[in-house]
Amino acid sequence: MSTNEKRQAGEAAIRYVEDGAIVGVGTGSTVAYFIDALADLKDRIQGAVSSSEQSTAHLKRVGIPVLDLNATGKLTLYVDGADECDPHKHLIKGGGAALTREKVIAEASDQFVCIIDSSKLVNLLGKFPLPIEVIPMARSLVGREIVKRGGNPVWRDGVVTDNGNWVIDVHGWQIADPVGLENDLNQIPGIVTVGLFARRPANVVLVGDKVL
Ligand SMILES: O=C(CO)[C@H](O)[C@H](O)COP(=O)(O)O
Repeated sequence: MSTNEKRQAGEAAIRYVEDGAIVGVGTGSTVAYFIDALADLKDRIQGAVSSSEQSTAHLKRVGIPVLDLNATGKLTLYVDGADECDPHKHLIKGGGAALTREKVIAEASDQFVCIIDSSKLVNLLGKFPLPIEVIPMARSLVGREIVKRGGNPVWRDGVVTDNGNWVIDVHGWQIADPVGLENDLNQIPGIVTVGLFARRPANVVLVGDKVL
């Protein structure tokens, strides 16, 4: 993990911000560098749509207006980090438990710029345990469905998402078909969000200040 590359990526993403934009903002330590850099442009943008209470607090602290996605409609740009990124720009996200709002904003945005350090690059997704947000009553049901598919589900005990739900981290999967797995898991009742961003991958990946 390189803090320097995270900072470089967060600052490099500023190039994608256009005057007058409403910017979708993700969550995490890399995004924190982006928010700090965005603060310098705050008079040139309309505001941000935030993916978590954590990012909302940071945005407000630096004086960037936080807007409601229902009011803004479609966004031109979403900037967020990731836990893993494969050569097709498919991602694992949700290490910070913000995956649901992150996926909603990614889906609502024309361009998803993903900011990472080089430790996040992999050939095959799955070494980082796959986060899945579930409604609390479905935790055991979803766990059994994951075991049927060869995964080892571990409840992130004590973590409650911004949406009042729980997170299961799935260990032991080597994800050769991310789109297929995402579609399959999306059919299981009680799953709110799968932390695979494959149906809607990133458009641009910044590894430090390098464009992938
Ligand atoms: O998906 C996320 C939060 O839910 C983050 O983007 C991911 O965990 C990466 O975080 P960081 O930039 O701190 O390494």
